[in-house]
Amino acid sequence: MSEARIIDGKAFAEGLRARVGEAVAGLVRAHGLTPGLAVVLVGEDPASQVYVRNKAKQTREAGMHSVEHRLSADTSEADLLALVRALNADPAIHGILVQLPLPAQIRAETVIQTIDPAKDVDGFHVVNAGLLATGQEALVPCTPLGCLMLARDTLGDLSGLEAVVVGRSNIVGKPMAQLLLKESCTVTVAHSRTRDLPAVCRRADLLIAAVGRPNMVKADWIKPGATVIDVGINRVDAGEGKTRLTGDVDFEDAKAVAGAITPVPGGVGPMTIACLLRNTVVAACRQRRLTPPETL
Ligand SMILES: NC(=O)C1=CN([C@@H]2O[C@H](COP(=O)(O)OP(=O)(O)OC[C@H]3O[C@@H](n4cnc5c(N)ncnc54)[C@H](OP(=O)(O)O)[C@@H]3O)[C@@H](O)[C@H]2O)C=CC1
Ligand SMILES: Nc1nc(=O)c2c([nH]1)NC[C@@H]1CN(c3ccc(C(=O)N[C@@H](CCC(=O)O)C(=O)O)cc3)C=[N+]21
Repeated sequence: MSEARIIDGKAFAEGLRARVGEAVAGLVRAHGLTPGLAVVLVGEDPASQVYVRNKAKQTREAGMHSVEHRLSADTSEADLLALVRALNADPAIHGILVQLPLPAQIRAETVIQTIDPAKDVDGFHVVNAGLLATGQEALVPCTPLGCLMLARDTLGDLSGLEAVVVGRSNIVGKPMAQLLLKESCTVTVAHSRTRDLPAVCRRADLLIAAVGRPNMVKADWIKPGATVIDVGINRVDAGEGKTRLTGDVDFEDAKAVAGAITPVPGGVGPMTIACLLRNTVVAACRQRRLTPPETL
C-alpha cells in the first residue's frame, strides 16, 4: 500500500485566515464593525507566550482589533475576574480568551463561567458546551472545530463513519465527540481506563488522538487507510539542549498504514488559531444581529 497523504493544516489554516480577512473587510465596509479579540495571559509560561504572540499577530493581519493583557503570575482570582467583567462590558471586544493553564490560586472554572457566553470564543462556557451538546447554535471550541474542518476536507461526508476520539477533556475530546456525532459518525470516546486501546483504535475510519503522550499511537493501532488527526502538542528533548514538538501519534510509523495523517507541527495547531479568528468574527456578527458569512 502507498504512504499516507499528509494533511497540510498550515495551508488550510492560511486559506481560512484569508477568508476571515475578507469577511472582516466586508464587515468594516458595510457595517463599520471591526471584530475585536482580547487575549489574557497570566504568568510567564514560555510556550503560552509564543501562542499569545502568534494569536495577536494573526488577529491584526486579518484586520481585526487585538488586545493583549499580560498579568503577573501572582495575580489574584478577584483581579482576573474584574478584568473579565470589564472585557464583557467593552463594546470594542467581541471575543475573550483566557489562556490556560492558570496559576494554582485561580480557579479556571470560575474564570471561564464569568466570561459572557456570547464572547466566549474558546467555546468553554457551560452555555456553549450545552448548546453544542443539544445541537444548537454555539461557539464551538477551536481545536475540535479545526480537526473537523480537516477531516471533512479529507473525507467529504463523514456520515456513518466509525470515529474514535482518544481523550475526554472538556476542551478537546468531549467537544470533538459532540461534533462528530452531529456529523452522524458512530463515535467512541476512549481514555486512560479504556481496555485494549489499540483494538478500539483499530476500529476507526477516523482516529483523533488528543492525549498528551508523545508518539503513543503506533502503526498497528491504525486500520489500513484510516484518516488520523493528531492533536497532541508535546515538547520533547531533541538533544544538544534543544527541544522539538511531537504529536501523540508515532508519525513515521503511522504514515505507512494510514490513508491520511496530520503532521505535528503544521497540522492541527495552526487550525486552532485560525478557528479562534473565525469564532471572533462569528461572535461579532451575532452580537450585532448580523448573519456570519457562509465562507467561514
Ligand atoms: N493543537 C492544539 O491546538 C492543541 C493541542 N492540545 C494538545 O492535545 C493534547 C491533549 O490535550 P487536553 O485534552 O487538554 O489534555 P488533558 O490532559 O486534559 O486530557 C488528556 C486525555 O487523555 C487521556 N489519557 C491520558 N493518558 C492516556 C492513556 N495512556 N491512554 C488513553 N488515554 C489517556 C486522559 O484520560 P482520563 O480522562 O481518563 O485521565 C484524558 O481524557 C495535549 O498534547 C495538548 O498539548 C491541546 C489543546 C490545543
Ligand atoms: N484558553 C485557551 N485556549 C486554547 O486554545 C489554548 C490554551 N488556552 N492553552 C494552550 C493550548 C494549546 N494551543 C495551541 C495553539 C496553537 C498551536 C500552534 O500554532 N502550533 C504550531 C506550532 C507552534 C510552535 O512551533 O510552537 C503547530 O502545531 O504547527 C499549538 C497549541 C491552544 N491552547
